[in-house]
Amino acid sequence: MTSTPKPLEFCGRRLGGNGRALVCTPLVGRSTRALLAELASILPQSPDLIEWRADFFDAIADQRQVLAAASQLRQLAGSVPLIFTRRASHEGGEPLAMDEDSVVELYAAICASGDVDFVDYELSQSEHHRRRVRAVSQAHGVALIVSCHDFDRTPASVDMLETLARAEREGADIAKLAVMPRDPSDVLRLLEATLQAHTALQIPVITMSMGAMGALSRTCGWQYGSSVTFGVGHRVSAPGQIPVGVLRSTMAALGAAG
Ligand SMILES: O=C1C[C@@](O)(C(=O)O)C[C@@H](O)[C@@H]1O
Repeated sequence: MTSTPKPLEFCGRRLGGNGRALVCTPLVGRSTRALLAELASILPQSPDLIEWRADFFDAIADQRQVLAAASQLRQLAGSVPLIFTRRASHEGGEPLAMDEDSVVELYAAICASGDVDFVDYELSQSEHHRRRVRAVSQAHGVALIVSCHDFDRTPASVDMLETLARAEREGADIAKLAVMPRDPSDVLRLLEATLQAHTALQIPVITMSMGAMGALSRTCGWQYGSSVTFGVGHRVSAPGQIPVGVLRSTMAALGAAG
């Protein structure tokens, strides 16, 4: 058994698989201008991936503006892969005045645009919506991250493993789980569930224990098989995120320990 994180495979590319976690930096700008400025300030930190948290975008209900912003982000990001995420408010995202049918149609348009490499959609959504997102992402060669967030607690270990396994059964290319610790042993349980899922599943897993207590998992989760860690470039998108440079140097120190 090895805990080397699995690489991400998308659009004929392969990212990671070199023993460390890939570093993903979120963008949380409310306007296209703010997003582009944020991206420009983040790129010199050489993130491996960029996540556009589109639930922060004021014009998210205007498909035309979302597609125009995605196209500009794509151009500026160059070859750095982009993840498109509308995080639902019941999983810690910004509240939106949009129904889920419209959100899913936005996912269809963004997948068809060719401007993003990954989309992230929640396991908690209805089967009908999840199937549609799976179908449109597959049709356009966009990799699907199926995610689950619990901002209140760390579920039982068997349930965390089952959540990641269910994401795989339901067609995810990558399974993601973010949970909140209430005591330090919760962080250890998340890491253990990560190792079990990494071993049991075919697809890559991404996990994190959130908040200050869980920050440890963001630096060493890769040693338990988590393929990606989220680091702050400009502003955090979830509690406990660490600056990209600190993440990188901590991972390097852990990796170099002899
Ligand atoms: O799912 C995740 C993970 C995350 O919640 C974190 O805790 O780093 C940050 C989100 O932006 C991302 O979509």
